[in-house]
Formats: sequence, structure tokens, C-alpha cells
Amino acid sequence: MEENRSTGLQSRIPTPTKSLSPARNGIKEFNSHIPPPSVKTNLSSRILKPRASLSTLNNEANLIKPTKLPSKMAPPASAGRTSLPAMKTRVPASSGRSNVSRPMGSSMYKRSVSASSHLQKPASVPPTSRSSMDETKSFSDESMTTYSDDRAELSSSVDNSTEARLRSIELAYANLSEKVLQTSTQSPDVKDFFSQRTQMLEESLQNERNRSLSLQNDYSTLLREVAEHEANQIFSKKQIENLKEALEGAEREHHRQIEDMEVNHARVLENECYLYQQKQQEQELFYSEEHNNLQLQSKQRMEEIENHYEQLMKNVSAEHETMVKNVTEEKDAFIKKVQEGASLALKKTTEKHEVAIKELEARIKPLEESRDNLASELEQTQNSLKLQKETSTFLQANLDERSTALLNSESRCRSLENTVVELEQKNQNLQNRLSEVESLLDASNSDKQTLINKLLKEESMRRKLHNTIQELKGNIRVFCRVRPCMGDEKPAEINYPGQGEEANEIEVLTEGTGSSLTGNSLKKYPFKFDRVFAPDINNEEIFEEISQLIQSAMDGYNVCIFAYGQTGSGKTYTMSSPTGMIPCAVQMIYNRAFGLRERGWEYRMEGQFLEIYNESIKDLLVSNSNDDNDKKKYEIYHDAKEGKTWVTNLAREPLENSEQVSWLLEQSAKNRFVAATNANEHSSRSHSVFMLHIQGINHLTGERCHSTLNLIDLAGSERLSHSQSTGDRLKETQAINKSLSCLGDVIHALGGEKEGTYVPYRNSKLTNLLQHSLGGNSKTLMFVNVSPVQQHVSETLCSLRFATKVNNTHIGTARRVMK
Ligand SMILES: Nc1ncnc2c1ncn2[C@@H]1O[C@H](COP(=O)(O)OP(=O)(O)OP(=O)(O)O)[C@@H](O)[C@H]1O
Repeated sequence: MEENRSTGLQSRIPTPTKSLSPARNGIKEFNSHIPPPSVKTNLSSRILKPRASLSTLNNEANLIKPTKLPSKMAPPASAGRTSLPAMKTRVPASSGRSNVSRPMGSSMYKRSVSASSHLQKPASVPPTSRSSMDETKSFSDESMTTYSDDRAELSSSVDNSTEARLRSIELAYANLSEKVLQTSTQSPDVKDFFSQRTQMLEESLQNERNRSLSLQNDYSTLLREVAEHEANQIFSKKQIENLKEALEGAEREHHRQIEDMEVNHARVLENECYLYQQKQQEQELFYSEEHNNLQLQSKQRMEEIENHYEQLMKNVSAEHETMVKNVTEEKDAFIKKVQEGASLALKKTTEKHEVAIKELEARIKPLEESRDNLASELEQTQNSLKLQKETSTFLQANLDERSTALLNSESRCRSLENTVVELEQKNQNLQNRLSEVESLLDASNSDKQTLINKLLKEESMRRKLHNTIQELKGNIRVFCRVRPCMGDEKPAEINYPGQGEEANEIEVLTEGTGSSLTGNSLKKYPFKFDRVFAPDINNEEIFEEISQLIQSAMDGYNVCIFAYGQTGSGKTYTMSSPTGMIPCAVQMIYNRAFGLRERGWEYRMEGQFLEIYNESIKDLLVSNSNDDNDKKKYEIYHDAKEGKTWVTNLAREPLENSEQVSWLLEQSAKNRFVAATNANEHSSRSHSVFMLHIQGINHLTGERCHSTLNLIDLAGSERLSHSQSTGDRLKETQAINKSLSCLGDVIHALGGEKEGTYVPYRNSKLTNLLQHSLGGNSKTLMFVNVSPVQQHVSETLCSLRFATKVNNTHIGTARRVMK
């Protein structure tokens, strides 16, 4: 029995020295190739190979086993067994399991990893591959089951082989011990032999122990790998479960979405079906009606054709029958006549009959073709009818639209026609109204022309009357004006009898010269002028009085208005202040010229401003700083025929608006010579003359007029003794007094009763300049400005006496300069 077992082992393990390496190589090979579970038998066989070394030892022991060993060589049972327990403890039964766990565990691990890697890719898993997932799970479970079974099986196999090997070693050792005991006593050679064998066995045993340790290490490694594998497997299982749940959720969501889409799709389809059914019903209805109509028509045509066909068939049949009847009759007759020998004739008759039938068939064939043609024609007619109906429907719809549009257009046209009629009516009314207005306008124009003519006549008459009034008032008038007291000036005793618009008297009362009878020490000096203006009368009120003279200037009469009086009596204030006579006169002329435009008058004005200082002329419109002003020679020339006076080199500024007049006054005020005297802080020592040249043209009547309005601010008239002037001032005063005296002389001469009396105009620059503005065709107004101050009473009396002389002068009738 031992021989049989040894033989079996020997056949599987060729040599003891190669016993260990094939097993390890087998493990490595297994790990590299990862065989399927079905190769476990080969695996077991490979792993079981190591035990062949011990079996080989047994075999060798058997080979060297003597036929009979001395009993004394047999080792005691206790001695042989003393080493076995140690060997058993060194090679635990579990160590045998390690030899088989690694390959199987490695194999299963790789296969599970393969399965896990497959499952860890959800994208590659089809949504509906529930079966594949189940297969994967079942495969995993199956693998796990197979793996557990394989490991248990391999463990038990290794345990058994290890036990068997240990038992065989124990047995071999016991046999060797026994043989050693038996042979040791026989000869020293045998003893050596056994000692050598024993040594070999011990070495072999040591090798086996080392190999067992190596296997144990391998087993520990395999156990760790198995643990990792199991952990991975659990993780993979969890992943599989999660994936499965996710997949189920996705599938549920997918199913739900599919269901929703199906429901929505079904609704849409239902709606579409419903719409389609409705359309289909409508179309069917339409087609059925059309079909019925066409069928009706077709039926009628078919009936007609059939009737025609029947009629033809009847005719043919009748003919056929008639012919058959005739033929039959002929045949019968012929049979009767010819009877038996008439077969040929019968045949001929039959042929005739066939020919007749063929002819009839030939006649029927065109009829059938005609019928077919009629049927195709009917079909074409039906198609054409269908097309015509569609076209008719479209045209009908189009016609309806156009009819509606036409109706709208017609109503709009009617509305527009009504509007046109209304507008024409309005237009006619307006035309009538226009005609009326035109006739009224013509009448109005005629009236206007009449009125214009009347107005022109009235204007001419007004001018004459105005001049007559002015002449009646006197061509030289004197207005007395008393300025108000200023500051701490002591007022003189001045009375203004006859207050109001007609006030023309003034009384100056002086001390010490009154009548002794009355006991009144005050002497009264009464004066009477054309108008007397008390201190409370302002420039505007005074200008109202002189505006008549300004009107005369516009009517073509030369006008001269000058202010006479002592220094500080208010001459400049009256003439050149912003509210003075010069600006008011120019403004009035502007206003009147504008008003006279509708009467055809067009006015143009030019201004000149000069002063006469020490009997020399100076242009006030040229700056004092300009040296040329001193070098220029200002010569006075007269045109006796035209009644004009002009000064050479004197600036002449066109005055088209009030701003230019203001500039002219400012310019002259700047350039006017002013020097201080004892009589007044600032006293003008020259005569200033503002000359306003007025030219008027009437475009309607062709009348022309020109005049000069002279507005003169005379130098102070104070007496030499009073002014106490010396030197240049004395000379100035003398020149002023001389010129004023000359002015008085001229006025006195103009008032002479005899015509042709010499008027000493040339005695002074002033009178020479005013030659055509004093007397003759001119109107003169003199303001005698007096001071209300007690201190100036004597000068006031002198001024009033001079003015009284002028006022008493009667200048001849003014002559209007008209062309
Ligand atoms: N009617 C008046 N109302 C108020 N103030 C007046 C009036 N008349 C003159 N004055 C004032 O009296 C002062 C002297 O007047 P103004 O210079 O006109 O006198 P004048 O006679 O021109 O003097 P001169 O001969 O020196 O030029 C000025 O301050 C002026 O404003």
C-alpha cells in the first residue's frame, strides 16, 4: 500500500530538487494569466506539487529501506515523536491554505474588478439594460459564491495534503529511526549511511520548514489582498447598488417623462385629429356634395349614354334580329327550297351572317369606343368642373372682398362728393362774399381817396390856420420861467398873479423903494409876458406850450427858441437837460413825422451843435482834444433866396432816433466850455446853439418843405459890476454882453414899424448865425430864466426888463418856405 502511494506521488513529482520552484512558478503563472474558476483543479494540482518533495523522500526511503532492520536500531516511539510535534507546530495547517488562497483570491479579485470597472461606466450602460444589471449582479454573487467555495475547498485540500505530508515524514522518520537502531549495531558503514541519510532528512526537513515559512508569508500577503479585494468588492457592491438605484430613478424619471410626453403628444394628436377630422368632415361634406353633383351629372350623362347605347343596341339587335330572322327565314326558305343539297348555300349564308355579325360588331366597337371616350371625357369634365369650382370659390371670395371695398369706396366717394358740394357751396359763398368785400373795398378806397384828399386839404388848411394862430400870438414870444430855490438860497419876493394855464404875470418885490404913503417899504416890479412859469412848473408842462412852435418848424417855418438869463438861472436845465426842450422837440418831431407818413410826408433830420465863445465858433460835436477843431475855420454863409444859413466845416449828424439825439447832447455837453466864476460855481461862458435841420417831402402831393429849428442856450447875462470879472473872464463877459446886446438890437430892429429897416445881424456871431431864424419867415420864442434868490433880484429885474423889450417887439408876418 505504501508502495502504491509512493508510486502515485512519484509519477506527479519527478525530482525532489525541483519540487518547490514549480509550485512558485505555478503561482506566478496563475497570477499573470488569471485563469477562470474552472481551472481550480489544475491549480490545486499545481499547488499540491510541493508535497512531492516529501513523497520523494518517502520513495527514496523506501528505495533504501532494508528488507529487515535490527530491532535495536528501531528508535523509540517517543524519540521519533519528539521531533514531530515541533514540526507540526512550525507548519500549521493554515499555512497550507495560504498556498491556494492567493491564486484564487487574485483571480476573483481581477474578475470582480473587471466587472466593477464595467459597471462604473453608467454611460456605457444602456438605460433599459436592467437585465444586464441583473446579470452583472448575479454574476458578482455567483463569483462570490464560487470564490468562497473554491477557497474552502482549497483550504481543506491544503490542510489534507500538509497533514499527509507530515504524516509521511513522520512515518519516514520513524522508519529511518527504526532502521538506524536496527543497523547501527550491525556495521559502522550502515551506521554512517544512516547518519548521512538522517542528516539529509534533517536538511530536507529544514528546507521544508523554510518553504513553509515562505508559504506562510505568501499566505499573509494573500490574506491582505483578499481583505482589500473584499473591501473593493463591498465598495463595488455599494456602487452597483447606488448605480442601480440611480438607474432605476433615471428609468422612473425617463418613464415619467415618456408618459408626460405621450400624454402631451396624445393631447396634441387628439387636437390635431379633432381639427383634422373637422377639416376632413368639411372636406368630405364638400366633396360629397361635389361628388353627388358630379355623380348626378355623371349619372345623367351615363343614363344618356346608356340610353343612347341601349337605343343603338336595340337598333342593332333589331337589325340583327331582323337580319337573323331574315337569314333564318332565308335559311329556312333555302332549307325548304334546297333542303339537303343546300349546305354550301347555307354555309355561304352563314358566312354572310357572320360577316353581318362582324359588321355589326364593327359598328358596336366604335360605339363602345365612343362610350369609353365619353367616360374619359366625363372624367375630364368632372376634373375640370372641380377646378372650375375651386377657381369659382376663390373668385367668389375675391369678388366678395372687392365688392365690400367697392361699397366702401362708393360710400367714401359719396361722402367726398357731398363734401365737394359743400365746399363748392362754401366757395361760392366766399366768392360772393369776396365780390361784396371787393366792391366794399373799392368803395372804401374811393372813400379813402376822398378822405385823403379831404385830409390833405384839411392838413393844408390846418397849417394855414396854425400859422395864423401863431402869427396872432406873435412871431416873437417871451416865456418867463423862475427856477425853484435850492439849498439855503434865500428866496426873493416874487408873486405870480393869475395862476393857471393863462398865467402871464410876475411881480418882483424889492426892499426900500416902496411908497411912503402906504408905508410899504417894498417896491413892486410887475412884468407881463406871453407865459410865466412859476418854479413848480416842470419841463413837460412848458414843452406843451412850445410844441406849437415845433409843429410850425415841421410845417416849414424857421423857429428859434433861446434861453436868456443870468448864470445859474436854469437856462441849460430848460434847454438841454434830459427833459429839456431839445430832446422833447426832437422826440415830438419823430412822433409827428411817423404820424404824417400816412398823409404822404417823409421827414429827414440832421443836427449840428456849436458854441460861440468870445465871438468865435466852435463845433461841439468835435472833441476838445482834437487840435483840428481849433484850426478849422467856421465861417457863416447865407442863402438869401433859399433863406438858408450854413457854417463851413461844421459837423452835421443825421438824427434818425432818440438814441442819436442823446449821444449828440452828451457829446456837446462834454465839449462845451465851462469855467468857474464868482457868480456861479460852474457857469457856461458861451452861447450854445443846437440846429435841427428838418426836410419834409410829401409823396402824395409832391410838396416839399425845409426849416431849421434853433434851440439856443445863451451865456449868462450878468452885469460886469455884479460878476466882478477880471482878465479873461472880463473879456468873456464883455463879449457875452455885446452879443446879447446885439441880439436885443436885432430884435428891436425887427420890431421897427418901417419896412426895410436895417437889422444889424452882422454885429455879432450870434445874430449873424440867426439871421434867417429871427424875423422874416421865422418864429421866435425867448425863455427868460430868472433866479428866485433874493441875492439875484437886481439881475432878475435886468433880465425881465430885457425880456419885456423883446416881448414888446412885433415882428412881421412869417413867410413859409415852400416849393
Ligand atoms: N426848473 C428847475 N428845477 C429844478 N432845478 C433847476 C431848475 N432850473 C435850474 N435848476 C438847477 O439850477 C442849477 C443851475 O441851473 P443851470 O445850470 O441850468 O443854469 P444856467 O442858467 O444854465 O447857468 P449858466 O449860465 O452858468 O449855464 C442847476 O443845478 C440846475 O439843475
